Amino acid sequence: MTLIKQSAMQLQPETIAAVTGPDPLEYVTSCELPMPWATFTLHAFVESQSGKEHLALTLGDVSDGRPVLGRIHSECLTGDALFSQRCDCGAQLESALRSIAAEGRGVVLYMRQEGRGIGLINKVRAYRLQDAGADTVEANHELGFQADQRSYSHCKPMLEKLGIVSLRLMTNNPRKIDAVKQYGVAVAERVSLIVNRNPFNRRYLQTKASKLGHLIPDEDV
Ligand SMILES: Nc1nc2c(ncn2[C@@H]2O[C@H](COP(=O)(O)OP(=O)(O)OP(=O)(O)O)[C@@H](O)[C@H]2O)c(=O)[nH]1
Ligand SMILES: [Zn+2]
Repeated sequence: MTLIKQSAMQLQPETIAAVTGPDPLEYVTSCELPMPWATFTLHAFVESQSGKEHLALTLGDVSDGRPVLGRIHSECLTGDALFSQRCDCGAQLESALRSIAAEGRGVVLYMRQEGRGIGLINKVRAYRLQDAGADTVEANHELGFQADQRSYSHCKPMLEKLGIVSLRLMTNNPRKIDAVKQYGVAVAERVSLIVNRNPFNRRYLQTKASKLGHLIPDEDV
């Protein structure tokens, strides 16, 4: 395994008010983050009013104007940190980081919108309803939420702060591409990110494809 080590990107703390509207986003600081595949730079952002914290991981020179291999990842504590097999999030995150390390250049925005925006506790409630037979969309509706409550309004200012002009976005979700484009993020290309089909997430992947429009070929669910 080649461990890529690059010097951390140096950026100044800044409140990025103009582009984010009522809840300005602050760029706080950065540090090196050695990971199994490369040493990334970890950038810390915070929403001024809500206090919600978001992260970005960069590798290499992402501010040279060329499209950057990138992932806009929504927090999934159960999948990203606890190895849950109910979804594909943890495997997608790892795969994205590996691909970026292989290219020596890229970005992950780690957005703290757990449970497609309903929060961790409500996601556990939704999982319980799924244990009783609901699918992921029905469970959200039963709890009084929309199927997907995420907002991508902070992505553009985060990318701008990092000097990133456009993305080669790793995702299977066309609605995510439309949503980030609405906020001015340029997506030069979609890069498919299909990983970790298993008996526990089969129905989740099927529902994502049939009800949420994800581009997952039949043979992968
Ligand atoms: N409410 C709810 N959220 C879930 C469930 N399973 C995963 N999530 C959350 O869904 C988010 C990930 O969304 P996905 O729809 O899996 O994928 P995506 O980010 O839209 O699309 P990709 O870019 O292709 O990964 C994370 O915030 C997870 O915590 C579930 O059953 N219910
Ligand atoms: Zn997940």
